[in-house]
Amino acid sequence: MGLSGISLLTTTYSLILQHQSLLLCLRAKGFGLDLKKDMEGVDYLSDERKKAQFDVEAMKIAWAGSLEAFQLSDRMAKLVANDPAFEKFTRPMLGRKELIKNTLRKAAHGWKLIVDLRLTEEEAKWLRLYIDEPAYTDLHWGMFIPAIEGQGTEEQKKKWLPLAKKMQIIGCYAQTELGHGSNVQGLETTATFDPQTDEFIMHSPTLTSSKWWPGGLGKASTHAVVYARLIVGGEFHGVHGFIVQLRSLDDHSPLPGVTVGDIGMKFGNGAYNTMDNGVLRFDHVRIPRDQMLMRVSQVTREGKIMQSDVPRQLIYGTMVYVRQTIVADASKALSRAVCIATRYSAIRRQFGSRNGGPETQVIDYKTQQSRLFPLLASAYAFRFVGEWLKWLYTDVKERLAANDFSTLPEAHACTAGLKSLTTSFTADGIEECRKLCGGHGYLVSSGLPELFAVYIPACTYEGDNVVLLLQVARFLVKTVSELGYKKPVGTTAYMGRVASLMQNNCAVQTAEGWLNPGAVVEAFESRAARMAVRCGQQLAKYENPEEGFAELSADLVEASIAHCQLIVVSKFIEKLQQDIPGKGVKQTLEVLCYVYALFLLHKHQGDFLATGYLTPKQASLANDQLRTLYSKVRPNAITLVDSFNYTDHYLGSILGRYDGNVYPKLYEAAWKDPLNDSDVVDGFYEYVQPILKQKLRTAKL
Ligand SMILES: CCCCCCCC/C=C\CCCCCCCCCC(=O)SCCNC(=O)CCNC(=O)[C@H](O)C(C)(C)COP(=O)(O)OP(=O)(O)OC[C@H]1O[C@@H](n2cnc3c(N)ncnc32)[C@H](O)[C@@H]1OP(=O)(O)O
Ligand SMILES: Cc1cc2nc3c(=O)[nH]c(=O)nc-3n(C[C@H](O)[C@H](O)[C@H](O)COP(=O)(O)OP(=O)(O)OC[C@H]3O[C@@H](n4cnc5c(N)ncnc54)[C@H](O)[C@@H]3O)c2cc1C
Repeated sequence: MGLSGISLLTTTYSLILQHQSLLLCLRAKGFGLDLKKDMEGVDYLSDERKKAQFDVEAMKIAWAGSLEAFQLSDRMAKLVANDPAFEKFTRPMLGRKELIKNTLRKAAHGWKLIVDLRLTEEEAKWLRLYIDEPAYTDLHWGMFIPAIEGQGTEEQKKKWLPLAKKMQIIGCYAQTELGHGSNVQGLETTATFDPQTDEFIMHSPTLTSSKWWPGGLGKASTHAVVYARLIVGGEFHGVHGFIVQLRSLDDHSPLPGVTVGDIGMKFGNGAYNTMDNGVLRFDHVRIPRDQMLMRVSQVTREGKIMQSDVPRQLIYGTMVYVRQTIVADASKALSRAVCIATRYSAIRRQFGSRNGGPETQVIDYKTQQSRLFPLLASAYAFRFVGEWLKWLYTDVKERLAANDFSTLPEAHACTAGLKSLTTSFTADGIEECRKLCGGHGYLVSSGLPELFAVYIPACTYEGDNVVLLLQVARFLVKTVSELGYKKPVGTTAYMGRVASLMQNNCAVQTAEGWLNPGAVVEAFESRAARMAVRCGQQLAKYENPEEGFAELSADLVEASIAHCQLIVVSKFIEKLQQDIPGKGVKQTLEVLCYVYALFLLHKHQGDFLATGYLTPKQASLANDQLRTLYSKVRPNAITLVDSFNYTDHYLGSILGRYDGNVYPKLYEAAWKDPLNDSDVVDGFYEYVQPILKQKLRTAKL
């Protein structure tokens, strides 16, 4: 290395020393330099932590939901973090086969822990979360078992659930096909009843009927809940779920008539490629009649279709359950990205140095705050709306068990809408966190590229986000059209006050006036009601409602977003009306709640202005208040992300390390890259040296 290289390095290191004054001796491998090494065990963020204006331990409990939930999650996080079998830093460098084998190994080790330590289902769920590697087990526990629980008869549950829960069979959820995903009624796989043998014949009549995408199907599953067109007596009777064995329980080979495999590599390194999303075709595969999930409809021995008093929509019930869990996961993924970006923003310094003093921490730039703090506030908002949605789902489940189906449409609209809202925002938020970390955010060791790659399909799976918002729109349009004779309840109760929401305008006169939950909720209610009513009025102009719906669908999607944002804002405010113990905890959450609401109001001010609820002056006052709120978040930023209680293992990020010891660890990690195993790159003699040594014939070059 030449002198200029060495002086560049020395300058870099003097900068590091300037930023983190406790570096003592770093060995620069490959450069023959003996540089100073950092002091392990030093907390570079301790000054930040001293600024906290609230009780961090109490905030951890508020985030977890209860002391018991906190302790359980903390125990599982540490169990995983302290077990070398769950190492994950090499994951992005593994080839596909190694990657899948590694995932199978981790899943087996996880299962061994679950059995040996006799973990409860709740503990096992957290254990899988902290193992932090998408695997067939997600679909087995997250969809296969819930599908049987929700759509199976008591007899079917008795037969299949013990096998599945002991993992004596492995299942997946095979709904989507090559040709159809969103349009479930358009699925082509057939299940034809044969009264001679009392069996269903599962068949894939076309290429496009091949099942395509189911997670765990490609290589792991022995069974699947397969969604297919029920054909009895030559007639189509809707799409239903069937339990089908795919592979031998002895040697795992596909059963006769079953063609099954993996669909190939997906976006990103490591990331979702640990999952064996699969393709499946049936060639007249026979299954016993009692393997059709029969809670909704039954096929008798004689080939008669019997409808129970359960609505047909219950066939979609597993999706309601999973969408609810996806909302909870959104807060986890967003909080994780925000934790990384916040800690790094406090470590990173750029510009502003005077007289050789330290430069400005980038977290102190107002632009950084205006991008980062709304994401932090959203992580908390999604956490609380997720908690509420879990309650709503549990309530619906209990009602369904008692044959009360009245709240199913609202549960469907809420889970579909909030799944869409939270996953779209989180996917964008993770990418924003990468940008907030500047160049280093693009390194795999920042943890952000893999998190992004794993997360973005959440905008598509379990229902494309636009398709789901259109479902919310149908629910809203129906609610508006029934206003004259039916009192709206639940999350649409505000529509009952539609006359005043259409007439009254915002009364806020000062920036402080926005620090009022009533004013905030009314603003969001008025915007949502006015947008829904406007869509209803527009739709009424069309003779054919379906044609009108299609024509206005972009506006309908915006009205749905307004309705869903209202739900998140009001559930955050409702949460703050509860008792939240701990010094300063409630006050700090109040600040975040206002940040969330006023950030949305600022971002969507076009809606609030166009519907005539706000004046430009009032919108501008909201923005003034937002700036003040950012200053209130600033001293608490690091401890607010500490309150997520994430281990360094789970975060998987050098930039987000708890101790903030970023630069030495980034430097160290670079040297662990296999490319740095040798000084001279493999291929040099074949491909580089000949160029260097070439004798040029054209003098001009
Ligand atoms: C750094 C590394 C980090 C690692 C991190 C690791 C952590 C782990 C990470 C990830 C693991 C996560 C695991 C997640 C796994 C992914 C799982 C994905 C699984 C899937 O995708 S399964 C397939 C899902 N498919 C869909 O969602 C299809 C979407 N389509 C539909 O839902 C419907 O078909 C439709 C609603 C769009 C259909 O519309 P339409 O044709 O109009 O519908 P109809 O059939 O006619 O029925 C309309 C009628 O039914 C009502 N309704 C519709 N859906 C439901 C429902 N779900 N529940 C109740 N009711 C419903 C609808 O309102 C209509 O009612 P009405 O007639 O108006 O009264
Ligand atoms: C990582 C991953 C895992 C998955 N896991 C599973 C699994 O385990 N089991 C399973 O069965 N499936 C699974 N899926 C499939 C998934 O559920 C579907 O991909 C999803 O439901 C979207 O359907 P689609 O692919 O048909 O999209 P399409 O419907 O083809 O969407 C394409 C575009 O068309 C638009 N569009 C479609 N319909 C309308 C409409 N009516 N109005 C306006 N716009 C519309 C969409 O907004 C989108 O922009 C998985 C998918 C992924 C990516």
